[in-house]
Amino acid sequence: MVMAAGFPDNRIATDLAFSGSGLEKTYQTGETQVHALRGVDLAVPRGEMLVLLGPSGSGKSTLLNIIGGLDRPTSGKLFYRNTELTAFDDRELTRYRRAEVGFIFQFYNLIPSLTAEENVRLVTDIADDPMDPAEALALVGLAERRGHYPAQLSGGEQQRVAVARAVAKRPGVLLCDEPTGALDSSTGVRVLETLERAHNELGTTVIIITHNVGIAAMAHRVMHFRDGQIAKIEVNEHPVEPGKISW
Ligand SMILES: Nc1ncnc2c1ncn2[C@@H]1O[C@H](COP(=O)(O)OP(=O)(O)OP(=O)(O)O)[C@@H](O)[C@H]1O
Repeated sequence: MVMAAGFPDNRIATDLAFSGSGLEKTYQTGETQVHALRGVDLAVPRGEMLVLLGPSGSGKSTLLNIIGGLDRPTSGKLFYRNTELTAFDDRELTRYRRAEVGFIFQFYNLIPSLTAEENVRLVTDIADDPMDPAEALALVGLAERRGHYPAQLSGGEQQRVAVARAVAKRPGVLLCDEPTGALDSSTGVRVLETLERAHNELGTTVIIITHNVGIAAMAHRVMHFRDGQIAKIEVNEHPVEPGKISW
């Protein structure tokens, strides 16, 4: 059984999306060493909505990248469900990423020469059990805009296409690094609503990095990072709907 500080109840390890212990990440650049993670233990229940908060440079993106199989820790162990990610070779890590992880970044990274639907189809064409791209776009409220190119869509709409692209393969986990960082409050709320909808309808575990304390209100739990460590974990007994958040 894996337990960790702040773990909300007594669910057993098989109900965990992620469990990690002693995660450290050291970047060596020339003579300089940066300790981005300094011994992180974590347990993330399946289906949780988790927010990571903390000052710039505190290690949030480093952890998210390790969770998403984009990077490896210098030491420590990380499990996805019952499988040890830190024992994977590069091919296994790529397979894990393709099958299980949807990424959403601050900038939408859509391909400008493809329509919204074609952008989503890029992912569904190589997924095992994908949604129809039109269904994924309907989930984010953009069914009618599926033939539009990114330049014909607002920033918030483009981010919703990015959410559709991320959820269309029915990933086990959605990892979001500043998903509303480039958006104003009301547009950002619509993006958060689409994330919550994907979370509710697909049961996806969602981890969101943000600098925006207001967004933490929609999470089940909030992990506060400081100097490469989890400084504090808050449990939200009553997460609020994104529509009630503003900044
Ligand atoms: N590839 C890299 N090479 C060297 N140092 C790095 C690298 N990536 C991150 N770092 C350093 O590791 C530390 C943690 O960075 P990280 O991006 O995880 O922080 P963060 O909390 O996500 O910050 P932000 O909120 O600004 O995105 C920082 O000091 C950063 O400069």
